[in-house]
Amino acid sequence: MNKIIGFIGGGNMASAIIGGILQSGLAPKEGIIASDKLEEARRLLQERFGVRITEDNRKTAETADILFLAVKPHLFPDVITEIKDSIRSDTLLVSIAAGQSIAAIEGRFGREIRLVRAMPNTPALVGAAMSALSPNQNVCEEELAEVVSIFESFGACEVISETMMDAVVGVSGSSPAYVYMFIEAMADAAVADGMPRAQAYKFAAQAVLGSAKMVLETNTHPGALKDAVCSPGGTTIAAVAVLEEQGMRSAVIKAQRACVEKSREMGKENSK
Ligand SMILES: NC(=O)C1=CN([C@@H]2O[C@H](COP(=O)(O)OP(=O)(O)OC[C@H]3O[C@@H](n4cnc5c(N)ncnc54)[C@H](OP(=O)(O)O)[C@@H]3O)[C@@H](O)[C@H]2O)C=CC1
Ligand SMILES: O=C(O)[C@@H]1CCC=N1
Repeated sequence: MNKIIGFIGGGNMASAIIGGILQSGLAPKEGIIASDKLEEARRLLQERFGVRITEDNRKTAETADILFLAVKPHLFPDVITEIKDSIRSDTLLVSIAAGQSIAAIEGRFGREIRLVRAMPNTPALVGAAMSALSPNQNVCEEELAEVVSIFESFGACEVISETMMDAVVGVSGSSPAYVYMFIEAMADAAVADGMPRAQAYKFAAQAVLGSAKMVLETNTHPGALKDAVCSPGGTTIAAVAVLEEQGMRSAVIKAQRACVEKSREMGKENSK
């Protein structure tokens, strides 16, 4: 891609996307510019990826053909006020913020903008993100295809209705955190049984990776895959019985619905 990709905010999610783009070879490091108010964040981006960095959000906004808005949602009003006169009419904006609707962002710019609302996740860093995209009415098919190609450079990506965005935050934007907790818990149990910690993380994480690949690649229902692990009278069904008794499924469903509810609340708050 020979367009300049800019990032306003160079924290966890922007770093994961930048790392993913560079690793895929979609854009060279000279084709990426990022601004962050935090000196430490700029230093990390420079050291890890060698991309162009600046403290000046306006410079990033002026330079970028495709501009990612990657600051925390509550900073959108200030940041948009700062950059709105620096973008060009053909700058393609990509917001990755939770709870910032297309209408709220358009309202803050106060004029016609080309905008894609996106929800990626941090596995972008290793080329394994799941991202969702919703364009506004000013984004043409060619521009959307360009944004899809960026997100596909670091994982899977689907274009969805914006009404599904809160559900996406719960099921893929935030869910890596729940999965890491599951991996930590399995590793802790293995450590309790005497396994060295580093080895325990490897075994637990590889089991999660392999199980996810089975769901994605065999087209078999997760329940059937679970049943295939449970030998009659065996070890697995003993564990499954405890997970059911402890309410694992309902804990996950409740947690994810709290996440979605928070995303909706943030959306209401940000539309004021
Ligand atoms: N983390 C994730 O897994 C995901 C995050 N997102 C979205 O990505 C966005 C960023 O989240 P995340 O990367 O986790 O947050 P981070 O806090 O890691 O990154 C945001 C960065 O922006 C900096 N910053 C603060 N104010 C400004 C400013 N005025 N101009 C430029 N930079 C500024 C922050 O500095 P300081 O720390 O000093 O405030 C920080 O370094 C959020 O909107 C979030 O909803 C979406 C999907 C997944
Ligand atoms: O926790 C958050 O608000 C962000 C949005 C999705 C993942 N992290």
